[in-house]
Amino acid sequence: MPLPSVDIPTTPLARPVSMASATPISPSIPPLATLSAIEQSKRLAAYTAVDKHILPEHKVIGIGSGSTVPYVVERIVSQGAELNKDRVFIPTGFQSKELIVLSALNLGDVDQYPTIDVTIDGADEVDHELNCIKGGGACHLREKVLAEAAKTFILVADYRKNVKYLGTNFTPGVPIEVVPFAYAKVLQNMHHILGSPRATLRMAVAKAGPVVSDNGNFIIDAPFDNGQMKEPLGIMARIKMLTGVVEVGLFCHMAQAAYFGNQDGSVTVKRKVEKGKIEEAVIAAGGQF
Ligand SMILES: O=C(CO)[C@H](O)[C@H](O)COP(=O)(O)O
Repeated sequence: MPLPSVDIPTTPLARPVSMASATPISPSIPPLATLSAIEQSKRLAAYTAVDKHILPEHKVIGIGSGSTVPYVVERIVSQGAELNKDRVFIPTGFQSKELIVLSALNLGDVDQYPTIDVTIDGADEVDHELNCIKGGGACHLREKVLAEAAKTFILVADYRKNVKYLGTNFTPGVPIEVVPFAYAKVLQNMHHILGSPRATLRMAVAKAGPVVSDNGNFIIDAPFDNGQMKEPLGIMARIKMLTGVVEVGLFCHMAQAAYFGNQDGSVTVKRKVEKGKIEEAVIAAGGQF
């Protein structure tokens, strides 16, 4: 089915205001003309994915985490209050919950809505089979629950995330959420059993001590060599078997499509077609698929 062309406005979209504080949505989103090339690529990917996948009949929508997702929400808001008033939006963590609330969209949770029509999320890297690394923002437990709950799971990212094999540009490694008291044991397992000798506990930047996830857990980042990353499903399964691991930031065979904004204004689309085959195509700048 042809993808629609994407009309990227050159002036800021009308911004909805918070019900509580009249704070503009994502005050960090400037007009397109002032966005860096990377930010323009993220916005292009997000807008294209929303136009293609968030349709009037979709009423329960999962909203992922990261710096690309505010553009997803911005585009959904631009579909209008009439459409959005009957929808409920499910967040993957604190950041997306704030985005939903500040955009005056209806907030729900996955325990109320265990079946989601469409979830759109960012990714740290996506390979040629639509496997991805997630968890750069330490949200991958909830992100995976919302990906699994969704009838359709869609990824959005800039061109740097589009790779053949995971670990090409994203080098910190596979994010692993662990219960705090088990972190030293899991680190030891990663070093000596799982083949990731450089695995480390993720430390906070503006706080002493480790990063603590929205679920109160720690994060281990485990780099693997290129050969190992050719089989992400196997790595994911082996890590997940370790006692103390809550979730692994490898999402294997979960996404139906990934949209990558390119520097020249085109969008690369990888999508699952029949029998799990992945097809890659490019939507020309301002053009048709
Ligand atoms: O997995 C994630 C958070 O846990 C993010 O989706 C991922 O880190 C991508 O973020 P960005 O859009 O900022 O590149």
